Amino acid sequence: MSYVDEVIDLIVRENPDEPEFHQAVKEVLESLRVVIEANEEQYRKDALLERLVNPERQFKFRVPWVDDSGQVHVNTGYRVQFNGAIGPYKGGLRFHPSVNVGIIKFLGFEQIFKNSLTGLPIGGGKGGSNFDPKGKSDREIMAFCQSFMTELSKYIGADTDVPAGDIGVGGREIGYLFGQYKRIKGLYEGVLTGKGLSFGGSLARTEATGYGLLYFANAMLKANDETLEGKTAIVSGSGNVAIYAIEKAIQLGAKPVSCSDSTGWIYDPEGIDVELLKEIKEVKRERLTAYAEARPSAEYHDGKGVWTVKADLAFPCATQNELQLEDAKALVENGVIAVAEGANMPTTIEATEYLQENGVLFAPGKASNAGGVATSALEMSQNSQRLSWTFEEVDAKLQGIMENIFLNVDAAAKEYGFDKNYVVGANIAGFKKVIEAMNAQGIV
Ligand SMILES: NC(=O)C1=CN([C@@H]2O[C@H](COP(=O)(O)OP(=O)(O)OC[C@H]3O[C@@H](n4cnc5c(N)ncnc54)[C@H](OP(=O)(O)O)[C@@H]3O)[C@@H](O)[C@H]2O)C=CC1
Ligand SMILES: O=C(O)CCC(=O)C(=O)O
Repeated sequence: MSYVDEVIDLIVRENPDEPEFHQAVKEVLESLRVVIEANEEQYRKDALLERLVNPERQFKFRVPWVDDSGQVHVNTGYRVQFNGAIGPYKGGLRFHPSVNVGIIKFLGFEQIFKNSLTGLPIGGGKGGSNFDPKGKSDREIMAFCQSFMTELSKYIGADTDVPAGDIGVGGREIGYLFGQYKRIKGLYEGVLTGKGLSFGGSLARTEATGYGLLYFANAMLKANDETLEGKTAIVSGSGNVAIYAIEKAIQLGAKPVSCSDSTGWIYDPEGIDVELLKEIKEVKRERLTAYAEARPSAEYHDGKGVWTVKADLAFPCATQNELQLEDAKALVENGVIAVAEGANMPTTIEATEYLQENGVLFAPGKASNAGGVATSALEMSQNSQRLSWTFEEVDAKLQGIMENIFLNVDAAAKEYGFDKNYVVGANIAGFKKVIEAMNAQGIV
């Protein structure tokens, strides 16, 4: 049996209830076969892949908190410090009822390669809780965040592990988490990114993942003699990533016509009104039905359905495995030319393969959504320097980083004979830097 197959088997056997983690490991190792097979003897001897797929350490902890009626609740918190070969662990915190250790491990594993691709010194980690922020008052969110950080603060620090936001964790949560860290540790340091601008946050971090996605898509389209100009785009999600993907798509001349949340979706043939969407989602924290009520050109539909809308481009920006084989078939049928992932692993392996086999340009999230974490690393730099850069400076650096990621991914794909396969290119380019650092640091 090949080394790759052995390690995939091992991961499935040793972590039986973690399907998302299996999927992430399979996707990466399968596409690294060509590199691994060329070095199989040495990698086996060094147990390189076993070290790569096993987190350096992981924490699981109890998070008790009191709701507004005085009722005590207990949630579970996690932090997985996956790989610190190229820098302090870096990756977001997800608060969503679906969170379990397998989901945090898949996200932490993806983060290793994504962070490597940014070219910045950050290792891979991820954390979160099965806490559901929906419908909670600000006081309840604060109570939960303070309890979560009381435990998490034992394991993180500006030079060891620097969490940030992800699903269910935005500026409000990061503020409460930061306040509690400072109170417990007595340290005013860049221990979290995505902070508010009045306490060490970076301009453009809020916009960074969505903007970065469009910078990457633009570079990918240009390299294939295409452009964003005049293209219709379908976007899923209506959170941080989706909103700023829509905003940048409009700025670059495309017309996004959809967005979604966990209960339904919007089709707006006139193009999404991004200021209205921000008001509804970021300020009022309402459902998408409010968008359709305020916008005569928009249709609201219950359930899932954005991938059935005819468009040139598709940007999945909600959650894992939201774009499945039947969705990929609908996209191809409707003549989509490119899919770029804003979310982490939103496209199943079968759907990705179908899209690629049918000539659709496909940008994998670990490359195309790396702008968020890259800008987090820029926030860390500003915190260390005790400086704040302007929006234009950060945005220009973000654009440069995303274009550079595209060039590296494209070059790696070409070098190994997989021209235009950006999945293989991203995995190889991300992997090479991590293993070089791991090898240089001995057996650890
Ligand atoms: N924030 C960041 O900087 C980065 C985020 N990502 C990834 O991007 C994706 C979106 O994150 P972000 O925008 O920050 O999160 P938000 O919490 O801001 O928004 C998430 C969006 O996805 C929807 N959603 C979440 N879970 C589901 C589900 N199970 N089914 C359908 N819709 C769902 C939400 O709908 P509802 O409100 O109804 O729950 C919401 O519209 C995630 O995969 C995240 O890991 C990747 C890189 C960086
Ligand atoms: O900004 C960060 O540190 C993490 C962003 C994130 O969670 C991600 O890239 O998926």
